[in-house]
Amino acid sequence: MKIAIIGTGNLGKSIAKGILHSNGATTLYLTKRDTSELAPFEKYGNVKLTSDNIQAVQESDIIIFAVQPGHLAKILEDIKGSLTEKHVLISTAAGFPIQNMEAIVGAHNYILRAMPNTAISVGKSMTCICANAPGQKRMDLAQAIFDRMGHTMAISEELMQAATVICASGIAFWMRLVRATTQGAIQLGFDAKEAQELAVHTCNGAAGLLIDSHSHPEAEIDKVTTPRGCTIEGLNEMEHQGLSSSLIRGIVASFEKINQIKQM
Ligand SMILES: NC(=O)C1=CN([C@@H]2O[C@H](COP(=O)(O)OP(=O)(O)OC[C@H]3O[C@@H](n4cnc5c(N)ncnc54)[C@H](OP(=O)(O)O)[C@@H]3O)[C@@H](O)[C@H]2O)C=CC1
Ligand SMILES: O=C(O)[C@@H]1CCC=N1
Repeated sequence: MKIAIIGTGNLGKSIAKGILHSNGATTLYLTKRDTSELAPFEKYGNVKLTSDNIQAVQESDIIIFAVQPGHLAKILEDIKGSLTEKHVLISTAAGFPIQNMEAIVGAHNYILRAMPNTAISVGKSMTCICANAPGQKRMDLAQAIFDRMGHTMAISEELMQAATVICASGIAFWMRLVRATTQGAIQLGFDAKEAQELAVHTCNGAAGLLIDSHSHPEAEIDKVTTPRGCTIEGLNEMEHQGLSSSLIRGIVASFEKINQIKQM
């Protein structure tokens, strides 16, 4: 599979690492106007670095656009003359609707949007995907690509903004929870390295319990809350201080912001 990543910045590099980690491409083109910071990828025999988006498109089948939304329209204008019926276009640009892409390159193209997160670099992304009408025929292909780098969910485009908040911004939200837990552990006596190790693996275990058993968080909470014990004491204090409420309010604030900045 010949894949091009147009715009290899934070997310593009994470996707590139994920693809290389999963042996998911025969040839991987990485584009950027200034390719100098992509030098670490030169060691891979199947990776080609270029600032020529048109060359990357012509020599690839799957084109993943990972540029800022404000750059996407111009890039689509530049490459549209090089598109053929083999090409599958997958945009990660937050808030850039499929109909805007169709208006530039034509609605007959296979056009999909994917919303991964930076955990794609370690094969653990939660990636939501939607497609235009022709692109539905390439949904299985897109899911197969992203399934190799984590978990995927096909959604309707109207939910892409919400998916961006929960999954892409969500990495930052979870990092802050892990950091806070680490700070608590340091206060209780662990050194910083130990504290982070405890926080990260407990977080991983909590997610693993839900993923493997498909149980509800409250069912798992019930198993560790001894009546009059320390867990319920801590949980109730967290809720008195607004833990759930602040998380929900933060998610809604993030969603309101993304709806203000979307390119519709
Ligand atoms: N960061 C995240 O976790 C997520 C981001 N997204 C979305 O992905 C997109 C990229 O985000 P992010 O990686 O953070 O952004 P970055 O700014 O880090 O990366 C974008 C890259 O595009 C390159 N670029 C700009 N213009 C061109 C061009 N004409 N041709 C080729 N490359 C170009 C830039 O490099 P140069 O200037 O050298 O060309 C830059 O490195 C955004 O649309 C964002 O909404 C989606 C999900 C998660
Ligand atoms: O913060 C942002 O606006 C972008 C979109 C999702 C992740 N980063």
